[in-house]
Amino acid sequence: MKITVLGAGSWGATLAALLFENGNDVVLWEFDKKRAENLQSRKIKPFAAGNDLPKDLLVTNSLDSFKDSKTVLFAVPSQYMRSTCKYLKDNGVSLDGKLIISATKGIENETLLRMSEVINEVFPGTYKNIAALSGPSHAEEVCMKMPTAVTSASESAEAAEKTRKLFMNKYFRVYNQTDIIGVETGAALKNVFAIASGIVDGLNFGDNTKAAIVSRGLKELARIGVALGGKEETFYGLSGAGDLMVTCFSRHSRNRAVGEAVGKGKSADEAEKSLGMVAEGIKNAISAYEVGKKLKVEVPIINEVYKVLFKGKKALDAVTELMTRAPKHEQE
Ligand SMILES: NC(=O)c1ccc[n+]([C@@H]2O[C@H](COP(=O)([O-])OP(=O)(O)OC[C@H]3O[C@@H](n4cnc5c(N)ncnc54)[C@H](O)[C@@H]3O)[C@@H](O)[C@H]2O)c1
Ligand SMILES: O=P(O)(O)OC[C@H](O)CO
Repeated sequence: MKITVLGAGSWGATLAALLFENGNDVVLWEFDKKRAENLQSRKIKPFAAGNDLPKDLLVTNSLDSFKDSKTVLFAVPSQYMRSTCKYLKDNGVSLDGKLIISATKGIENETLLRMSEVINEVFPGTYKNIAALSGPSHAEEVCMKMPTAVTSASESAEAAEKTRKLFMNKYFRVYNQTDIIGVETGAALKNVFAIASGIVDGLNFGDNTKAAIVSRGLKELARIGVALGGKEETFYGLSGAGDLMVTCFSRHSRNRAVGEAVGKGKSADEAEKSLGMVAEGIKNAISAYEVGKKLKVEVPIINEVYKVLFKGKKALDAVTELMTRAPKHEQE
């Protein structure tokens, strides 16, 4: 099967290598020509773990591979999903009849659309062919072939199943399901709670505080997800609770790291610049805050993260605010 993977960052490169090793003909497309050349000549490595791409995996900035690719995998950061789709369309690429997989985690600012909805807006009529691949999966561990389980979700059970078959191997276990709304919403929102969890680390609070963020964060995530049309059970699975846990606790998480820097007093901007990689939770905190407001859903942690990142609120004041809210029943 010929597959084009868009985005040669950590995740795109990791998934391209996995698909290649699963026996597919894979082309890895990178928007930055210089980076594409350096990756193709193997001058630079895409993985934090220090291993290299398979020898015969082609990295390119050209769109030639699209014509005969039956599958297209998006692994670009969410803020570039629309511009990447438009670039493809403007250059005559059609996604008609192709299996489209999105491994990108995010909700677009302003439109508040999920990634599959953004793809479908630029390429109308493709929604049924889109599957979201998501779950607790840090590139640093997948590229070292550490056992990992994720989920493949599409409105079309056939697209979810085709996606599962492409990726599944002895270290990458893929479940499938049809709740793409729940899976994409969980993927985007967990990053905001990972920032909150990092803030807890930056403030030198302990495991109790972090567990409170994870469990009350899961509640907020499920409230928004259900209001958007997702199924509650999805939020307690791999793409919800699973990804929330890994991102809030992992030493690899960029979102947690950004939160830690903010907890130590850096601004969101400074924290992101010093990271040098994408932390989706920063931009997604805006979307999460706006979605909560629009749907009139109670999301106190999201609201406080938003205020700390964008309104100059002190991290410690945000924690105090959360702890001293009016008492309430846990299940409300
Ligand atoms: N890294 C992980 O462990 C991991 C795991 C699961 C999901 N994801 C998701 O995958 C997506 C990509 O993350 P990543 O870790 O690969 O990011 P990254 O920071 O490693 O790479 C960013 C990529 O974006 C590209 N890029 C920069 N500007 C661009 C533009 N204007 N247009 C198109 N591409 C541009 C860069 O060239 C690079 O290829 C995110 O949504 C992330 O949440 C990442
Ligand atoms: O490193 P993070 O925080 O972007 O998280 C990466 C993945 O989403 C973990 O599943």
